[in-house]
Amino acid sequence: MPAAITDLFDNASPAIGPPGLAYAPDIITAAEEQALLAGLAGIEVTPFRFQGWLGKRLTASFGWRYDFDTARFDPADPIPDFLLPLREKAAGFAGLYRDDLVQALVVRYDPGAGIGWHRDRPLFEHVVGISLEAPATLRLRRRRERGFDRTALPLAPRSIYHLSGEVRHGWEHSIAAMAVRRWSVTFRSLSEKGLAAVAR
Ligand SMILES: O=C(O)CCC(=O)C(=O)O
Ligand SMILES: [Fe+2]
Repeated sequence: MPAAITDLFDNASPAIGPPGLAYAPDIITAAEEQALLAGLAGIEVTPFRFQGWLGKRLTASFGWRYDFDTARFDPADPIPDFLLPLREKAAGFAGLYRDDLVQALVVRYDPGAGIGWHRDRPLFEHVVGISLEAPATLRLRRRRERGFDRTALPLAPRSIYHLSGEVRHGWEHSIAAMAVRRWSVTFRSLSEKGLAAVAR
């Protein structure tokens, strides 16, 4: 394990390992990564939109789409077949049923693109992310009375992380812009709120 991850989960310093954060390298092989990248190259990704702004990162939603421009939550195209084995692995890693992971978000970060501090929308519950092509750093912070608690998780290509519980609800995360292209595939389950929204 890289030192930073060992530190994050070092029992001697539990304060810096937010509960609910899990990580594993090499969830897929290099050959599987290449096959996924070939599949992703055939997907139409469009600039993330937020209240009239166009973000630098390019995204595609499957299963369900949350539109940040309109705050609407709508059905989207089904998760493509070539992503289903990856969803199976994500569910196994997170201890979920594969059918719980009803959304797949594909993100392409070209050089200079990142994602700012945020919590994922409350319509979602579990967040399981796989990194492809290049490494990145998942930064985490939690507001304190003064300032923030901070930590960071290096994300190797072909690795997986799971955000649940405290780290998912009580902490924000972000990814700094990088110099090289990275892809991520994030699978999410619905929260009680999300399940109620889709039942309407
Ligand atoms: O690229 C990633 O791994 C993180 C994406 C993310 O945080 C999000 O889309 O909410
Ligand atoms: Fe996120």
